Amino acid sequence: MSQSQAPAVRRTHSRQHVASSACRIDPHGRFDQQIEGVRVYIHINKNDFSYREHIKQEEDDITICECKYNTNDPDSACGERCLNVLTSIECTPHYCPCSVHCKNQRFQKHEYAKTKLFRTEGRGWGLLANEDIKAGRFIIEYCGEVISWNEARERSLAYASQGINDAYIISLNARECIDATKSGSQARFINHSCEPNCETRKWSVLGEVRIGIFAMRDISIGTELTYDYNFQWYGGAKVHCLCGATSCCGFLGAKSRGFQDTDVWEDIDERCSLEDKPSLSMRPESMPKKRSKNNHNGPSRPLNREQVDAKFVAQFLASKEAQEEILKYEEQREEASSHLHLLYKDEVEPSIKENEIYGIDGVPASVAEKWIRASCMKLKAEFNLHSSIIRNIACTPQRAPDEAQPSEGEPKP
Ligand SMILES: C[S@@+](CC[C@H](N)C(=O)[O-])C[C@H]1O[C@@H](n2cnc3c(N)ncnc32)[C@H](O)[C@@H]1O
Repeated sequence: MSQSQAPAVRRTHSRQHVASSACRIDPHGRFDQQIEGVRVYIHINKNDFSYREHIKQEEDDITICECKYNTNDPDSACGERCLNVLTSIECTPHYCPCSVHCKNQRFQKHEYAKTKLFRTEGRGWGLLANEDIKAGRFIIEYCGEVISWNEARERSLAYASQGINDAYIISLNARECIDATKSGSQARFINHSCEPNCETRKWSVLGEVRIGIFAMRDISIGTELTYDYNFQWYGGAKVHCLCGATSCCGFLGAKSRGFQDTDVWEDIDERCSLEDKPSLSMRPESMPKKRSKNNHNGPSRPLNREQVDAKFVAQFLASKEAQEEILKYEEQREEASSHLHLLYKDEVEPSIKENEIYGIDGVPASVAEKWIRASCMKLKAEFNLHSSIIRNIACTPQRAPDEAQPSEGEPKP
């Protein structure tokens, strides 16, 4: 998940409620939150590291900002201009030059907005703002058990078989997830919306990455808090989204493949029902199901639904310049395409195999960046080719059908 990347959630099958409103303190000082009608969970306000030890931050790794506290300027103590704030790192107590005035320890000090649990219609429980919340404000930390991806995959199957209906697993980093199913903070109750008013952001706090829910805009008291689960959904298929937004995708995780199969890099713009496979894959080796009837001469080349046979089109144009322009863009598109293909084979696929993590979290950020850049180049080349074809078909004379055989040196149909 990137800075604002949404957490992944998984869904299992049936809902089970407990009818009690008591809280019970467990041996670790945590309490079982038993709100009437809410499945029992242990309420925690910092991540549970039972599966591995919390990172011990070395002194050399502590980043110290350059803020100086000025009584006349409250923002001077680690406000928006603080170097740590700008890089999403919380200041370390006793090291921050602003000492007790430091305002950049919101996760550590649990500086949450006031929120309230409420019963939604059809979406189980939800969380609402219990005060007016300004855009950008840190609302609450998404806390739970920090576990490996393999453990998360196993747990998600186990939860399904135990009839746990709601999905509370989110992606923390390339190796780990946060599971708030059995223990978590109230952030676990925030529902999905396709037009959310909140987003998740990752902050580095005392050496560990933590996930916070932040307001994307001003939120007035009484409004339900929501974020977009869609890019990483680790739940089951066919979960109808009831967010009610006009731009609703229809399903939770309509843009994600989650745990469901090993396909990665699907075109996330393709909105589809989870019952269908996305029809347009960004995996370079994925080939379209249909072959074009319009392949002539030379080896038959499978074409995407969106792919145009530029050489075939060019032969119908009477102008040599128009033909050359189209063929130049066609060459650039093929170069961009084969670059993307090689990048996948040489860097993306080996990273995924090595890390055994399917999805964007399986590759280092540098490879992901290369992939995005190469994908953009390919899209740009496709755009250039298509616009050249449209422009030339519209503006240059065309050959009569019986002249549509290119002469020597001209592209063959
Ligand atoms: C992280 S939990 C959110 C809290 C949950 N409503 C509860 O009662 O515990 C995620 C689950 O809430 C439900 N949910 C969240 N947003 C939804 C939406 N927009 N439409 C339908 N169900 C939703 C789904 O069952 C999903 O698995």
